[in-house]
Amino acid sequence: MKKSVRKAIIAGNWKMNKTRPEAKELLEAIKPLVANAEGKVEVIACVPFTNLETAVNTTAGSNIKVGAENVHFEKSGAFTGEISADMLVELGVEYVVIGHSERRQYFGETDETVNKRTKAALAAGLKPIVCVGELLWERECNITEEVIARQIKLDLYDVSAEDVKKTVIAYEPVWAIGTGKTATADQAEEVCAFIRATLAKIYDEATAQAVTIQYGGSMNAGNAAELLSKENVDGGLIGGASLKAADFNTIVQAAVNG
Ligand SMILES: O=C[C@H](O)COP(=O)(O)O
Repeated sequence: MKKSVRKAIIAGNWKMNKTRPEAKELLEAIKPLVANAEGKVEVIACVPFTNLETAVNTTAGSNIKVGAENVHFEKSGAFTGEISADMLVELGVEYVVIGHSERRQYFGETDETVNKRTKAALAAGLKPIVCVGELLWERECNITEEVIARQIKLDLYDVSAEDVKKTVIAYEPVWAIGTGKTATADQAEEVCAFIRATLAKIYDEATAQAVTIQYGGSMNAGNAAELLSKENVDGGLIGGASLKAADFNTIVQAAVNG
């Protein structure tokens, strides 16, 4: 049993998957399975923009919270194709994934825009899930800690201690995302502990201890329990395995029992 007092957070990141009827069906299947996690583990479904309203309605009255997969940093204006934080709040969305490596890799997301989106989300009352992680060659060059420290410092620039406690950090080694190559539990723990130490340097130890740090990258029903048993791994951001109710529930139950 872990000593940590932080409540685990298990979030599915559906990415660009599921139509509205499919989203409803998946959430209806997940709801009864994870009901026992209430009060023990925060369960979140981060879904495409088109599914947000369906997700909010389908999960109403349950212990599943809804998150978006991105948010723009301006309040409104000529930003074709973008969605503001106020628009998400108005729908009943509570969380938002920011700076996922797929946004960084395919859509030009930078630490500067991650920082702006994070601050805009917090200002609107959303809880950001800020993603950081090293590329394979950065790990091979032994600069993982430098990469992660830089991302944490830049992504959280000018975010207050009070606000960072509402922020979830997701450590997602890019080489482990969707590849089936999971970081070992020791590798995940090492970097999550490093993130907490970095937060302690920027803020203070008590603040760092209050921040939830997730692991993401091929977390699945078979490896979740070991990953989640680590002291500084407070939850998971799950891609592929979050699209199957039984697998997602196995991960949630691993957190409940951790
Ligand atoms: O946001 C989730 C991560 O990108 C992990 O995705 P994955 O579980 O499919 O590897």
